[in-house]
Amino acid sequence: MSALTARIQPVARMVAPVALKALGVSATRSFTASARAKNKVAVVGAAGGIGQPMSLLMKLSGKIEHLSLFDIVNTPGVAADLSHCNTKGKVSAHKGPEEMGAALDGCDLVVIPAGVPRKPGMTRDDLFNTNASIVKGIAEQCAKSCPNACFLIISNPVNSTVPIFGDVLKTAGVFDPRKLMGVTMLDICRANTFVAENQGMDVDKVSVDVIGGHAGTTIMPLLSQVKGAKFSEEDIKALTHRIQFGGDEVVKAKDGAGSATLSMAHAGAYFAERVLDGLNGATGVKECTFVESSLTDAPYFASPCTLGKEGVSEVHGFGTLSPFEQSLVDENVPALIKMAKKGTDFVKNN
Ligand SMILES: NC(=O)c1ccc[n+]([C@@H]2O[C@H](COP(=O)([O-])OP(=O)(O)OC[C@H]3O[C@@H](n4cnc5c(N)ncnc54)[C@H](O)[C@@H]3O)[C@@H](O)[C@H]2O)c1
Ligand SMILES: O=C(O)C[C@H](O)C(=O)O
Repeated sequence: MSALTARIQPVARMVAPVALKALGVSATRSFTASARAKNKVAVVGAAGGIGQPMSLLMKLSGKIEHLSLFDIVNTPGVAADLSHCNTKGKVSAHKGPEEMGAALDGCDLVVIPAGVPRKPGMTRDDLFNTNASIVKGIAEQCAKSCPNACFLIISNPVNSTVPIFGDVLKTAGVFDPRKLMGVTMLDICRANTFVAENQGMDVDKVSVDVIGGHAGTTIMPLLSQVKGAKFSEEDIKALTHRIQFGGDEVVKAKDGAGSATLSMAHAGAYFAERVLDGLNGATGVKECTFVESSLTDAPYFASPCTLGKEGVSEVHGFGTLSPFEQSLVDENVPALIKMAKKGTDFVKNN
């Protein structure tokens, strides 16, 4: 099975039973390891633009025994609505800071899309002032309620919020580098989509690794390593730029109504499922994610990682880079160091 088919199939499995049901056909689901295991997964920010559709995809998967929805608003309605979907797994609602502990208690996995999104003209770093304290507060509660869970951080700016989360866990003495991951999956989804369009390839057969971080030029697709593709110099420059600034395309098109939510829900639910597969003993689960790393001088860096029973079991290197890709890494590592320091300084000073 190609890497891309392996990536797509779980999502197809999420959607297929629903589509078949709509046609009145009863579907036999084929489950991976995570289907059989007991698990509790929390979504923090569950009532938001990403949180709602991502929770729906997770509920439709039938693979989560207990889906725990937390937000500061509206979770009872979201949970009541989702709980009517006739797929396996219970849904619980938790609203407001006083219910956050119960939402997180006993979780194996916590997925965090809490925080404000961009408007046109903003960078992700412009969200720092608001989202840094939101993420810090969530990390503090996670350290108390579910210190052994895997934490998937979606809230922007990821290049700073992941170091914030990590430093809160370190201060509490519960940091495990294998269990903290910044979600960069949407960059891979975009890269696969744009490369398939450019090359006239079947999108199911395209697999692009994207390394570095999740903001502008720190997003670095390794187009020189894409199997079966032939790019001109112009293609490489244009595609790299489009992948790096794909988020801006959505922010501009939404015209003040927020940033990517539906594609992020797809990317987040898919990545969460891959982490659950690893936790539940599946082998050969490999995805790019933003983790504590010694591959470069940046303390956190996204690269292909194997996902196993304790989270990230191996941080892989990124292979031989083209001169263009090497220049991107050289130029962007200082920016990643700076954004990580901004996060860790915030924890030190607040
Ligand atoms: N990593 C990525 O690739 C990626 C992609 C898209 C968006 N994002 C980021 O995800 C975040 C959420 O985006 P969105 O469009 O869903 O925003 P949104 O405003 O629609 O939803 C955010 C939700 O977070 C909730 N929230 C705020 N403070 C909270 C707290 N302390 N605890 C729990 N919930 C809290 C809000 O009530 C809201 O429901 C933004 O920071 C955005 O930039 C990241
Ligand atoms: O662009 C944004 O602000 C949201 C997200 O990081 C994205 O890449 O779509």
